[in-house]
Amino acid sequence: MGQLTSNISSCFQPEAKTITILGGGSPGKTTILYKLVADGPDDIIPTVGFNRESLLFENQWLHFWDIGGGSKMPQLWPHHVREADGVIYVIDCSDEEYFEYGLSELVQLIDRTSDMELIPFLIFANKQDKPDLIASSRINDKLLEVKCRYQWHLQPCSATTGQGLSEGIKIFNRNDQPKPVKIFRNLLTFKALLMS
Ligand SMILES: Nc1nc2c(ncn2[C@@H]2O[C@H](COP(=O)(O)OP(=O)(O)OP(=O)(O)O)[C@@H](O)[C@H]2O)c(=O)[nH]1
Ligand SMILES: [Mg+2]
Repeated sequence: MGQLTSNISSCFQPEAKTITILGGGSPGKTTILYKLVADGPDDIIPTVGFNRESLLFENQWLHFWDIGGGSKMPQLWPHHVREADGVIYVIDCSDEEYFEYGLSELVQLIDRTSDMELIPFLIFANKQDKPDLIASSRINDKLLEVKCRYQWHLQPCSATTGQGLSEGIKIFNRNDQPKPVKIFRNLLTFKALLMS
């Protein structure tokens, strides 16, 4: 009976979410990931391929896919967005050249995913611990200019200190209304459990 009760309650819990982490020009994706899941470490090297880590955050599992950089990778980003329940896009706000590069790749990503379902979209304006920062409001201005469809959330942060990281990923738990298809699937599972 205890097993049945726990199976039934698991049918109605929010499902784990898959979050893809993108951003060109080494803006700090992996540093953010490991600050979130392990409070470090410091010896992070450029990512070849991807890193996959999970975090139980406010009672919900978030499965992160950190996609390594490289000039060819942005073409593959739409594929990763299609597979995800949410996106983290990281921009380096400490360097004008990297900032512009990251922003232009973001605009292209928005364009390339114009036919896709809208999912929560978090933008981390990273490296806020460094001097001579670029105003992150320039990201908002650009997204308004290109009429971005996503309801993005812009969060200044520092992967080094951890400032802003938890505040940012809260958006993946917010308004967590199950989609109709998920409710239907849960009801089918519930019925199967009752009949077993
Ligand atoms: N000062 C400072 N440095 C940072 C911050 N985040 C990342 N870095 C540094 O930026 C460099 C690149 O960080 P990574 O996490 O490897 O960047 P990435 O986006 O994963 O890069 P790829 O794997 O090459 O795509 C490293 O030297 C980090 O230590 C930050 O918030 N502040
Ligand atoms: Mg990396």
